[in-house]
Amino acid sequence: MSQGAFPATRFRRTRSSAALRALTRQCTLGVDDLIWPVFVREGEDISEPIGAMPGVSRHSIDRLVEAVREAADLGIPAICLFPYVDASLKTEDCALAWSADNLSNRAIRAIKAAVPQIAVMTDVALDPYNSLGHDGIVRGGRVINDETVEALVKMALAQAEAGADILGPSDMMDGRIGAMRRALEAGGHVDVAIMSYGAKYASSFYGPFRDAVGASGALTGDKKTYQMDPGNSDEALRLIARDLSEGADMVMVKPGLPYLDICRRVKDGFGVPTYAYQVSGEYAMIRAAAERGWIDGDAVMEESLLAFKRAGCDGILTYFAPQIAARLAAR
Ligand SMILES: NCc1[nH]cc(CCC(=O)O)c1CC(=O)O
Repeated sequence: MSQGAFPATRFRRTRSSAALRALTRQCTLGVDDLIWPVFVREGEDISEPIGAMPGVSRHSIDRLVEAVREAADLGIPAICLFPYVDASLKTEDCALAWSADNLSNRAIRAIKAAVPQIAVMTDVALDPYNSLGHDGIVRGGRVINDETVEALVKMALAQAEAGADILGPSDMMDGRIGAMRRALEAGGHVDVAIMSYGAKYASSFYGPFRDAVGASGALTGDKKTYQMDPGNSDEALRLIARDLSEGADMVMVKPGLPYLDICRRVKDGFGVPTYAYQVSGEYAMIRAAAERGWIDGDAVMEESLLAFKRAGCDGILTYFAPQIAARLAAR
């Protein structure tokens, strides 16, 4: 890269008007970049606000379908579904996770029937159904990998049968992508995509989410034996390489903003469809500071989302999806 000396080069020239700034802008954010995570609960005509996530609610299926319709009308291409399961239904074997008629699978069917054009992504992990709060089956205080993978495969197939377009394994067990891909192929679900949560860190930014899905009460200990250590970077690339070789179509880095370096390494290293999850704690921080008047919430929202594009991401899972979509549409 060669750069003339001043005054041959004045960087302020290309910043001198909105038109020049627009022409020289490298990265932009668009509605096509958005995946909206949503929470579903039992009941009818219920939208229940989530304490630590202002502006986010758990909806009964009927209300959720309406919210998803509005998202589709804004042009949002995909949602990601998370169930809030009543504590009385959680068990140590997590069997509800692969029941064809569980809350999540009923919600998938209802959404695909009413708003077929929006892609429905799921979460494949046992935590909403586990009385012990972990993403896998626990025996003797340990999360058992291979038995969990068998359960996750059943769960993934039930979601595919309900009509899910993208499966999002967020459990971080070893070998689950290959096992799911084989089962999907054998079951005739050849077009169901897998977005692997390839690089998912054992993060403290998930706190508000665990409250939103009612998992905080149940969880004993932490998830450090399966989610990644925040000090690691090379391991993320090895995990992504492994998941791609097993049949992942898209990969995700999670959390988002504190891990932009990982997004960039993944995009540069593999050149595959790469996504980041701007998680609940990131959302809560922006909302909380905005509510106090300490930052301009809308401007920080947009800047934070653009950062993912600059870091190489093709899209972002964000609770801000409807808000940013409406803001972009109003331009
Ligand atoms: N399978 C669990 C799961 N799927 C998505 C999130 C976090 C999302 C967020 O914080 O917004 C988590 C929490 C966890 O791993 O404990």
